[in-house]
Amino acid sequence: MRETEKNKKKRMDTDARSSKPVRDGKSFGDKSERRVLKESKSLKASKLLKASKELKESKESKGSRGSKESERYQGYQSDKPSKILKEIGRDKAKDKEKDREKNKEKNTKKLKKKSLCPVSARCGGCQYLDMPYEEQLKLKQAQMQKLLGKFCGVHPIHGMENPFHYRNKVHAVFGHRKGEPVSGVYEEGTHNLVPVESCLIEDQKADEIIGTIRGMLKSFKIRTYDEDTGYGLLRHVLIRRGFTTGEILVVLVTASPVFPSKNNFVKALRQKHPEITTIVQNINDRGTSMVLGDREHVLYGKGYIEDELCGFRFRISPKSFYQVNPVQTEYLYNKAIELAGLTGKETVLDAYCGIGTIGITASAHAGQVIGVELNPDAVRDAVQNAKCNNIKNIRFYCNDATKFMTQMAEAGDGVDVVLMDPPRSGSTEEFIRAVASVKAKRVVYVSCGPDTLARDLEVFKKYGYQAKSAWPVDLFPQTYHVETVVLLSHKKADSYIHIDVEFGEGEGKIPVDSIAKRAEAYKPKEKVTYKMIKEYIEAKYGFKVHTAYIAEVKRNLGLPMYDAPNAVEELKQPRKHPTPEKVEAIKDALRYFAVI
Ligand SMILES: C[S@@+](CC[C@H](N)C(=O)[O-])C[C@H]1O[C@@H](n2cnc3c(N)ncnc32)[C@H](O)[C@@H]1O
Repeated sequence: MRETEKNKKKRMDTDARSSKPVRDGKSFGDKSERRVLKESKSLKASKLLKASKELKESKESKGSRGSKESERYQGYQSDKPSKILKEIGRDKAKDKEKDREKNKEKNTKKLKKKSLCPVSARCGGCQYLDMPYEEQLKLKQAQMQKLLGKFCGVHPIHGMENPFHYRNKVHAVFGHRKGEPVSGVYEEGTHNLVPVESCLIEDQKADEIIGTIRGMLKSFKIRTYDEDTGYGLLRHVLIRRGFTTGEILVVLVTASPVFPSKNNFVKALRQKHPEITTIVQNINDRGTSMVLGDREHVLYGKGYIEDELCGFRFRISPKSFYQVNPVQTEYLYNKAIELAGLTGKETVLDAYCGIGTIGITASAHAGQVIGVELNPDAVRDAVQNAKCNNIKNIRFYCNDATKFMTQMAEAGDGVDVVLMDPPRSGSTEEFIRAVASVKAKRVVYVSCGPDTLARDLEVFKKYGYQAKSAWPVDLFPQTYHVETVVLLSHKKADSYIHIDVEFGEGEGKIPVDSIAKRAEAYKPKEKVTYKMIKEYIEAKYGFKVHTAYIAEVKRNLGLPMYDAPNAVEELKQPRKHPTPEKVEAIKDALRYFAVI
């Protein structure tokens, strides 16, 4: 009967167990063979058979209880493995490697499963993406409490109903990989391009258009720009969508103004996406990390989009700032205007005004509004926005906010309320000092940088402004960023005494005719100087009196004396005293000036 592989193995097991070299009183063969057998489970049967045979032979020929050979055998195991053992070792290592790979795969799968976005870790833009939204809000609330709680009460953060796909502005970097065009974002802190097909916080239509552009590049022979070599044309694509109007702006950022077959490209893109309302070519030939360059050509449409916010219509050019989350922005602006407490009479300054969104929204509640903004494109938009919304009580200035405010303070101009919305880097101490100089009663500070906000609140405190309340708004769900609006007002007197006074005749009333007399009595007295006394005496008596004589008379009369800055401890000559005539003249002068 043919011996089966199973039987062979069984027999071999028994064989191996029958010869047990003993080391240190322990059954040596037991352990090592079991280990070999355990390891062999994964080996093919033939290899296993060969291995066990050789092991058995080696033990049978050399092994005896406590012999040197057994020690040598032991040595074989650790230092000099036989060919077969080497093989076993290799297989074992391979198995281990396989296990490791499997575990790695499992873990990666687990990680991938955990994150809602496949590129979340490399992109780094959505730090809180895999946290339930309620948790995100709690965390942000706690952060704001920690930062701003020492200045004022912090209201509960205003979250979003649907915290996904809220971004109306999408920016994609273009590059290539293995000859294929790719688009996405730079890996956090690097210039390594992470391909992105779609993003959970970006507008989906914008992502779709970016995908279409990427797909068109090859057929139009448009090469993406290579940062290292400087070759290629397309660097970035920027898309802006008016969520209310539906208008879409596509900005193609190119490294050179020469854009071959641009008309056909634009035509083809519009055919695929008739919803695009305008296309602009922006030329950025600089080696900086700035996305947009200075030059622009409108390839199709009006070159900007319009959107509606808080009941007003706003035009937005490619380089102008516009809040990325319009749903939350409406709440933010309405809160800012509510906190400003406008009655319709105030002069309001909208500092860092962008395209004039906050100022225009406030204009209906104010006497007049002055907007100041550094970016000329945004100021142009702001002026047009005021015209298009038929706002007559607003003016815009293109200037640095600090310079403008300082000039206002120097000119003695007054402002009742300051609305300020600086970039993430915050404002300046000079600006805040000037706010105090123009005697602004209230300041409404809108900020997307909580740290710089806290820093500026400290400076405001120094200039007499007290933070009254803080209102965090979640403008950037899935990320760690928070927008906040804070109301500050100029400190008033610490306390007041309320006194009711009744004038007229009768008990407890103050007679009207005595008021003038009393007022005279309360009038602060003119300061009587030694010079005045001397001049009086010289004019009336015809002689001069020394300052020391006047001081002596005053001292003798018990009148208050002040430190004499030129007094010396030791006099060079013995002190002289005034004659009785001079003493009388001095007393007369003191009476005349109502000192006595
Ligand atoms: C956060 S945005 C706010 C814009 C506007 N308030 C809004 O809500 O749309 C900050 C604005 O400040 C402008 N800016 C930056 N530095 C400035 C400065 N030194 N002086 C004036 N404006 C500045 C930027 O161009 C940008 O438009």
